[in-house]
Amino acid sequence: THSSRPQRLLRAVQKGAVRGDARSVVANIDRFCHHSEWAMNIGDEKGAILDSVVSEVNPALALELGTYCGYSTVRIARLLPPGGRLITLEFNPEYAAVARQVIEWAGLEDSVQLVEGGSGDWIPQLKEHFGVQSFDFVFLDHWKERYLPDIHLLEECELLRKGTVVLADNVVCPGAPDYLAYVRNSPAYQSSYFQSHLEYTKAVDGLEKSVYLGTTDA
Ligand SMILES: Nc1ncnc2c1ncn2CCOCCNC(=O)c1cc(-c2ccc(F)cc2)cc(O)c1O
Ligand SMILES: [Mg+2]
Repeated sequence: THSSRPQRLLRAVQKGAVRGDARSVVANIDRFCHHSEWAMNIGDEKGAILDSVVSEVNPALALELGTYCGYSTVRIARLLPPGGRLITLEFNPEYAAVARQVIEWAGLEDSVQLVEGGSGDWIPQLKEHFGVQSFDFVFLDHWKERYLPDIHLLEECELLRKGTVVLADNVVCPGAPDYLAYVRNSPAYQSSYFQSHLEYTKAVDGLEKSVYLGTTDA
């Protein structure tokens, strides 16, 4: 039986990266995707923007929607402050299985909780399941048409607080036009765009950073 691309990516990590060294896990995935096979990780160029936003927020509690192979999970988790936690949701069981092993190879399993399931089903359960009050940082990198319904869901479940930073990948390619229109026009968000390129290519893409300002009602 032939392996899948996520399985080949995992093997590249296990062959090339030093166990417990998150930086070398990230570097080996980027090498694999630049030289062997493209994969939909945020990548090194947009990854540097992700790093700078995460470092600025310094989140005690972070949420990621769309784990895939765990590349951005590792980038975020390695920057968390002591005691900081990242909850990451992945819909696809095969991706989740690979991501668990990538996160373990990086030695970050103690600060990451990977949940298998759809964002729509799981967001309403995060408070009771994980004792979550609200998130300091949210990274959107799952189905692009889920960005808008899921940010509304996060608001309704009161999982955002004044100052929560929401960072969205791929707002140009593949694109999330309805989400962009919402965060850029809503008085509840202060939004800014970081132009970059689609991972491992020259195509234009970008990240949208939106700070939640809270609701106007009392
Ligand atoms: N917990 C959850 N709840 C719901 N749904 C969930 C979920 N967890 C996962 N999913 C399902 C979707 O997961 C993957 C989403 N990511 C992408 O599709 C993606 C695609 C490209 C891309 C592809 C081809 C091109 F030509 C150009 C660009 C680039 C990227 O950077 C991408 O991130
Ligand atoms: Mg992406």
